[in-house]
Amino acid sequence: MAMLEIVDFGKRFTIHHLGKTMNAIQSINLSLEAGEFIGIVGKSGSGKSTILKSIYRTYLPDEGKIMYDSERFGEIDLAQVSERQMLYLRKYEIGYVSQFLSVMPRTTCRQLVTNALLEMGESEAVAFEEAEKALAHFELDPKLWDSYPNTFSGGEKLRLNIAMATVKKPRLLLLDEPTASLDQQSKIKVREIIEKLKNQGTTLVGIFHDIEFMDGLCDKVYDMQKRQLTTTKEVVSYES
Ligand SMILES: Nc1ncnc2c1ncn2[C@@H]1O[C@H](COP(=O)(O)OP(=O)(O)OP(=O)(O)O)[C@@H](O)[C@H]1O
Repeated sequence: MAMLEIVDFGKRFTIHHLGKTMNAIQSINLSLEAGEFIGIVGKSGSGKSTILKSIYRTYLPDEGKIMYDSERFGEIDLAQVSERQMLYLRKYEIGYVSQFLSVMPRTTCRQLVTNALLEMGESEAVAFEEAEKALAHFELDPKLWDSYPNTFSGGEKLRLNIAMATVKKPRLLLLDEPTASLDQQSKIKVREIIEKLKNQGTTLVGIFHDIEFMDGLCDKVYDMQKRQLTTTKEVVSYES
């Protein structure tokens, strides 16, 4: 089977204070083979993040299936798996990067990246070394390594977020605008890591506002308006 197959997916939200239920998205069908990178494009509010959050099960899907080919559990529907299975998948198989850093308080930047590796079963020596390599790659100033990230700038938080997710070399990586507040140099660093992971077989789904960043990186682009797969070239000409 495909690594990920989204079938007739839909999500509603209940706005309690208005006593209303609203359809966020409906009728999403999307399939990715192992090692593929699909970018999602569409206007603001079209439901791009909702798709990623539903794959990661931050949101529970209301309609359809999200079939994932797990190394540990085989073919499973992420809309149906238990919380326990989902915790396992988040730890070992599925990574998620958003613009927002949400981490354990009073944990240093270095500890956060090291812990990501330790919880996957790496030895302390390897975890420590790989964590330093990742922090250096994303050009986080060594002076920050032993500080708490609550005082980091937006771009520093984002680079730490990406380091924590990518150091684990997940099978499936979900990227929700991982380059949003980054300068060109940092964007290139993110691109290098994505290329490296892709070469190592990671399957990726990403949202980027910067379509040029996706060109040559994504294998296909899912267009929320057309509800179909297309190429970055077509999207660039369609947007301009
Ligand atoms: N937790 C939530 N509660 C209520 N409504 C929500 C929630 N999350 C998303 N929505 C709504 O679902 C719709 C899709 O939101 P989503 O964040 O997925 O869009 P998006 O395409 O990622 O937008 P953007 O490009 O602006 O980030 C929006 O109308 C949004 O208001």
